[in-house]
Amino acid sequence: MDFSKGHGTQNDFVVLPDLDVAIDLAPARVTALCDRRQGLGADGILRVARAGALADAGVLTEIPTGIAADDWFMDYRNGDGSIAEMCGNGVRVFAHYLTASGLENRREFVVGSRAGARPVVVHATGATAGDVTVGMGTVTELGTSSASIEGRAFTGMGIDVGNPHLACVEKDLHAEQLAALDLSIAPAFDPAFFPHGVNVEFVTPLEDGGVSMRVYERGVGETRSCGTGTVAAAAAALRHDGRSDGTVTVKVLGGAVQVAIDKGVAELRGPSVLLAAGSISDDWWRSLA
Ligand SMILES: N[C@@H](CCC[C@H](N)C(=O)O)C(=O)O
Repeated sequence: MDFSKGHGTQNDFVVLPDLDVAIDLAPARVTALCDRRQGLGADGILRVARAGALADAGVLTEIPTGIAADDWFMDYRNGDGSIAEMCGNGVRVFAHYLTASGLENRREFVVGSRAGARPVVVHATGATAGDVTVGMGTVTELGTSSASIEGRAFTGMGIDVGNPHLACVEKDLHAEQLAALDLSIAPAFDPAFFPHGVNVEFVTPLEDGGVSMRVYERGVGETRSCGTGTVAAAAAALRHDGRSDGTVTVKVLGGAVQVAIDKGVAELRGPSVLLAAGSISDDWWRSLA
């Protein structure tokens, strides 16, 4: 079973090309593969296939609106084996992988996700380094909710960018306080507001066109970046500043990305790195069944 390993601002993924959709991604296998001691180690898995092939194999019950059967589809799994609708860093790595591997010759094409079509522009696609812009679609504001860490409450804006986020921008949260937050355990949130769980971002106020962010991801834990989370963070920071549109540099533990929001529609531009390729032992994979 071939794999590549990549990351987008250190949000890392095992990429599994599976054009025939022959790989069984049962949750126990995903968790083992993503485990950093037992497996290859990653925040999530990106299965590479066409939308029609995934539907024919029963992985997708239906192809989401706006995606054609022969469009590429990012079948994303969180490290705990759960399925998420979207992954912004994942789409960049996915598009970079497709173009760097020669599976795709175009520089502008659609990547399907469970949240819908995500158009990409691949600005650069080296064997190792890539640079990709992703059309992230509509940013839907859900209202105010809160999260807490060690009894400290943070008020934030619920935001849907295909998957759910709570982006907490605090007036007095500066880089040092952000760095000191303990995200080794999951922040508490309101399950009535987020019945399917939530990704929680802690965000400094907008300053000189930029914010800093840390994130606790649903289905993973703290990660060094979350692309959809950076869009939610940018939207919440702009609102906190009395605006709805603008371009924001979002600094995360693993680097920085650019988010542009115009009339409620977002674009995300950032790097991708493909650092390894190889094969997974069939015996090991079978032993996980
Ligand atoms: N890291 C991703 C988001 C992955 C999905 C998320 N954990 C969820 O369950 O919604 C990103 O870059 O957007």
